[in-house]
Amino acid sequence: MKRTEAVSPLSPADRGTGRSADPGAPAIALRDATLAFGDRVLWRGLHLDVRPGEFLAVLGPNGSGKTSLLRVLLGQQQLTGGSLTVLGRPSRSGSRHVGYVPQQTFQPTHTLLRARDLVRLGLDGHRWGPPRARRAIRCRVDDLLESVGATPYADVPIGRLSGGEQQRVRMAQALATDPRILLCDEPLLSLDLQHQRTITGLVEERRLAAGTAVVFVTHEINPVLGLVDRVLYLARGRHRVGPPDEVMTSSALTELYGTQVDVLRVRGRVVVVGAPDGGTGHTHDDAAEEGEGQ
Ligand SMILES: Nc1ncnc2c1ncn2[C@@H]1O[C@H](COP(=O)(O)OP(=O)(O)OP(=O)(O)O)[C@@H](O)[C@H]1O
Repeated sequence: MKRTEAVSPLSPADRGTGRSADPGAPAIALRDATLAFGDRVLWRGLHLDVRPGEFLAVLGPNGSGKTSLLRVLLGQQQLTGGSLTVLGRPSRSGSRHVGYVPQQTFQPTHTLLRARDLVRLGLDGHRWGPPRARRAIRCRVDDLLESVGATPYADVPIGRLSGGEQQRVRMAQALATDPRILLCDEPLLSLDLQHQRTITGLVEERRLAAGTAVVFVTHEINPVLGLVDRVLYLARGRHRVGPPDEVMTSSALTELYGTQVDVLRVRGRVVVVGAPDGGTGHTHDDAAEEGEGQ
C-alpha cells in the first residue's frame, strides 16, 4: 500500500484548524509557477488562485503534468520556479487538511489490508498521542464506507476488490479528515455511471457543506461539467485557465495545441475533435450510455 499518499504524521505547525491566517486568502495560490524535468517544461508561468469552495477541473493530454501539479500541491514535488502557498503557508507533505485521492494503482491480491483498514488509516494515521475511542473510530469508518457505497465489502482485503471498488474506498479515505482541500487524480476511472455520481455527489456535498476547495484531475469533463467553476487545461507546456465556456472552445484549444481543434456541444456534452493526442476523452458520450442503460 502507498501509505504516504494519504496518511503521514502531522508536523507540529499543522495541528491547528487548517484555516489560513488570512480568512480571505485563497486555499491554493500559485505565482508564476513553473515545473520542468531537465529540458522538458511541463508548464510555466502558472498564476492561479483556488478559492475555498471552488471546483477546479484539471484537463490535458497524457504527460501534460496534471499528476505532477497535484504532487506539487501535496508538497511532494518542488516547483522549478515561482511560488506556492497552501492555506496561506508554504506547502508541505502530510497535511491532514489536504485530502488526496491518488491515481488508481491496483493493490496486490495477497494484501491482508481490508477496505475498512485503509479508511481507518486515513482517520488516525495523522494523529499524535493516544488513539481515539475505538467505538467512535469504528462508527466514523462505517459512515465513511457507507457514504461511498462500500459497506458490502468493508471487510474484504483491498487487493480482491475491483478497480472501481478500490477507487471508492480511496475516496472515503481522502475524506476521513474533513479536508479543506481535496485533490483528486482521476477518481472516476473504472467507475460506472451510478458510482461516478456517488463520487461526484460526495465531492459536491463536501464542497458545499465545508467550503472545501477541489482540484479534480480528469480525462473526462462531462461527468463534472455541471460542478466545475473553472478549468485548468494543460497542453504542450502551455496552459489556459477559466470557466468551461471560455476554455472548452475551438479557439482556446486550437491556440493551446497549435493545430485546429473543434469543440462541439452535443446534448449538453462537450465533444473535442482533432486534438493531436486523440483528445483527452471529452468525446465520451455519457448521455448515450445512460440512455442505453434505461
Ligand atoms: N520525478 C520525475 N522526474 C522526471 N520526469 C518526471 C517526473 N515525474 C513526472 N515526470 C514526467 O513528467 C511528465 C508528466 O507526468 P504526469 O504524471 O504529471 O502527467 P499527467 O498529465 O498526469 O499524465 P497522465 O494523463 O498520463 O496521467 C511525464 O512525461 C513523466 O514521465
